[in-house]
Amino acid sequence: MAAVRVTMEIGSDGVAVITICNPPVNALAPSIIAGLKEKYTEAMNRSDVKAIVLTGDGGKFSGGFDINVFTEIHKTGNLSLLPDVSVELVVNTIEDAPKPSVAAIQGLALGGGLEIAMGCHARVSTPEAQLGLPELSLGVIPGFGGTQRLPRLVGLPKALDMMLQSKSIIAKEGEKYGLIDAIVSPEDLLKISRCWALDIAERRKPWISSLRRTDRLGSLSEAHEILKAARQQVNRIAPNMPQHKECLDSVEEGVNFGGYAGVLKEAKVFKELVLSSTSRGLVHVFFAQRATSKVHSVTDVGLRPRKIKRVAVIGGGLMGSGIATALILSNTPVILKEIDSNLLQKGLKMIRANLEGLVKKGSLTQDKMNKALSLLKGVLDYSEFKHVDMVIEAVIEKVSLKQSIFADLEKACPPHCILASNTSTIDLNIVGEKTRSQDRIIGAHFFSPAHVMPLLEIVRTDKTSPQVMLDLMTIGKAIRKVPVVVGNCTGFAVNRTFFPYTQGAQLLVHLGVDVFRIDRVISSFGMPMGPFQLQDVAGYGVALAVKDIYDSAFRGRTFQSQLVELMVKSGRNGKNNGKGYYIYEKGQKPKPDPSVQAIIEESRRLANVMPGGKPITINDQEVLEMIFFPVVNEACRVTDEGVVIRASDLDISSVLGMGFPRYRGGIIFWADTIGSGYIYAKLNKWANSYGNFFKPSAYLEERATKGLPLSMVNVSGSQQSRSRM
Ligand SMILES: C[C@H](O)CC(=O)SCCNC(=O)CCNC(=O)[C@H](O)C(C)(C)COP(=O)(O)OP(=O)(O)OC[C@H]1O[C@@H](n2cnc3c(N)ncnc32)[C@H](O)[C@@H]1OP(=O)(O)O
Repeated sequence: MAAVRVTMEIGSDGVAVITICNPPVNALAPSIIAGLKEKYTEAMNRSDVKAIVLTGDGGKFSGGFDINVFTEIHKTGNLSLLPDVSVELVVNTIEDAPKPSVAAIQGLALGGGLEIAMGCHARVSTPEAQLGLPELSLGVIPGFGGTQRLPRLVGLPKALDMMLQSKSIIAKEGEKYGLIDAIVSPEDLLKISRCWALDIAERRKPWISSLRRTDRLGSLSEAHEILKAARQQVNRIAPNMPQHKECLDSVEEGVNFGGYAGVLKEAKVFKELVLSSTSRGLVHVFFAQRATSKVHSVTDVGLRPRKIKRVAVIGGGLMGSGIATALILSNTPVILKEIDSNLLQKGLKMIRANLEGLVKKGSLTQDKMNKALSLLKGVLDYSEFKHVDMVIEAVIEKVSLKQSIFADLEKACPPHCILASNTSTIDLNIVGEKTRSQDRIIGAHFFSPAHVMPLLEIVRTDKTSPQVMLDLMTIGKAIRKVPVVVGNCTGFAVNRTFFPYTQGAQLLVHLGVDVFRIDRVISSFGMPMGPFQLQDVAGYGVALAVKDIYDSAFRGRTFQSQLVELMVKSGRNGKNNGKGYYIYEKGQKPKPDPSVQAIIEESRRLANVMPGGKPITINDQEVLEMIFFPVVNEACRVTDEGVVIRASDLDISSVLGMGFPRYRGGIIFWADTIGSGYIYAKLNKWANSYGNFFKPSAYLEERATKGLPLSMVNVSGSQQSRSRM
C-alpha cells in the first residue's frame, strides 16, 4: 500500500508538481495538510521553481478533509485536532503566494479537496471528474473557504444548489459554469497543467484569486434576493438541521463584507458545527454505511465476486417489477416471468411506467430508458432459465407457492445460479425445504418501491455459502443499493425492529391519544410521515397480512386491536381508494378525516386498555418515547441475537429502510444519545402501567445496569457466542 505522504518533483521547466498520496481517496489527513505546507514552503524558497501544479495520486485529486478526524473530535471534544487550513494553507500559502498554482484534477475533488483546488489560480481537469462540496451532508459547512470561492467561480444560484443539496457535478458541467478552466484527457493532464502554470507565472494567462472575484456574484440586491429564496427552501428541506442556515449566513457575510470576512466567519461556524449533534449523527451514518461492506468470513477470505450476466425475476407485481427496473437501469439483462400473458403484460407495463416516471422527473434520459427496456424480456416458462446466473423470486407471501417455485428452479437453473427470494417474512429454510440447494438460497429483501429505495437486506441462512453472499452484495452495489447482510428471522432486521413502531402508535391511540397528534409528533421528529399516514400509504393489506405472523413470532409482546379491520369494514383502504385516516385528493396534501373518530372510538371500546376507562394524559415527548423506545427495545433483541453483524448495521438500515432521520444517526445511535438507563427506566414504568408490550429486553436491562451504550455489543462475549454471523 502506498505510504501517506505529499511528494514534490521539480521539472527542468521550473514547475514543481506537488502530489497528495493517501489512498484510497487522498483524504486530507492532518499529516497531508502538514506535508502540503512543507512542500509549498520549499517550492516558494527554491529559485528553480517558477510555478506549482497540485495534483493527487492514483487518479484522484482528493475526497476532502479526513472524516476520521471528525469522529475523533466527536469522541474527545478536542477541536485542536482541526488544523488551520482555511487561512494558513489556502489563503496565505496557496492563493496569496508569490508563485501561481494550477490544480490538475482527475477522478474527484470533493469537500476540502475542491476547496484547495479553488484556492489555486486555475483548474485543469479530466472530463469525468466529480466536483462538489458535500459537507452539509456531514452536518458541517465547507470549512476551507468553499462558501466563498464557489459562489465567486460559478455564481450564487449554482453554488447554493451544489452546497445545500450536497450535489456534485462532473467537470464538463464545471467548465460550463466557470469552475474548471480547461478539460483535457488524463494523458495530457499534467503536461497541460504545467504549461498553464508557467503561462500564469509569465503573465500569458491571468493570475486569478477566486476569493477576490466579485463578477459572478451579481449586484447586492440580486444576491440578497437569491439568499432570501434559499432561506425559504432551507426551512422546507432541512427544518431540524443547523448547517444549511449557517452555510447561507457565511455566504451572506462574504457577499456583504467581502470574501476574506466570509472566510473568517466560515472557519468559526465550521468549528462550532463539527461539535453539533447533527454532525455526530451524520458522520456516524457515513461510516456505518461503509462498514456494511465488511462481512467477516465473506469479504475477508479472498473470494472474488462472480459475474452476474443475466437475472430472472419471478413475479411482475409491485415488488418484482421494481426489482426488474432497478436491474435493467444498471445494465443487467433481466427476464421477467409471470404465469399468464395478462399478468406478464401488466408487469412489463409497470416497469415501463417506473422508467417513464424517472424520465418525467428528469433523472433518466429517454435514450437510457430505451437502452434499459432493451435489456428486458418477458417469459411464461422456465425454458430460458438455463442461461441465468441469479433468480429473484418476488411472488405473494405463500409458503407452498414459494416452495414449489424453488423446487422448479433447482431443476431449471444451472447449478451455480443464485436462488434468491424477496420474501419479507417467511423463513428461508422453509422456502428451500424441498430442494437440495440450501447453500445457494438467500434472501434479497428489497423495500418498496424497489427501484427507488436504497436498502437491500441480504438474508443469509446457516447454510448460505459465502460466495453467494458476496455475489449478491456485489450486484446489490451495482444496482446502487446499500446491501446489509442480516440473519434469518421473522421480519429480518428492519421489519422486525420496526414492528413495535406501528403497534406502539396503535396502542397509544387505544390509550386515548389522538391519531393526528401522533403523526404530527413523529413527523416533527424527522420521519418522512407519521405511522398512520404511513399505513394509509402502504395500504391496509400489509398490516393485515403481518398481524398474525408477528403475533405468533413475538408472542407476549405485541399489541393487537381491531382498528385496521374496522377501517376496512367502513370502506377505507388508505391512499389506494383515497380514504384512510386521511382524505387523499389528487394534487392536494392529505387532510385528516374527522369522521375516522367514530371508528377509533369503536376500536377503543373493543380493546378496552385505558386505565380506569379514561384516556391517559401525556406530553409530546412521551408520545415520541412511547413509540420509539419499544423500537429500541426490539433493536436490542435483534442485536443481541446476532441478526445484525454490528449495531451500526441497524442504524443504516433504519435510515435507509424506514426513513429514520439520518441526522439522528440511526435507531441505536440515537438511543445511545439518550442513554440505556433512561430508556430502560421508562419502559419498565410503562410495562407496569400498560403491559408487556413495553417490557425491557434482557440486553437492554444488562446495558442499563452496567451503564453501557447499546452499540457496544460484545461486552461479555455474549453477542459473539450467540451470533449466527
Ligand atoms: C473542511 C472541509 O470542508 C470538510 C471536508 O472536506 S468534509 C469531507 C468532504 N468529503 C466528502 O464528504 C466525501 C466523502 N466520501 C465520499 O463521498 C465517497 O467516499 C467517495 C465519493 C469519495 C468515494 O466513494 P467510493 O469509491 O464508493 O468509496 P467509499 O467506499 O465511499 O470510500 C472508500 C474508503 O475511503 C474512505 N473515505 C472516503 N472519503 C473519505 C474522507 N473524506 N475521509 C476519510 N475517509 C474517506 C471511506 O471511509 C472508505 O473507507 P473504507 O474502505 O475503510 O471503508
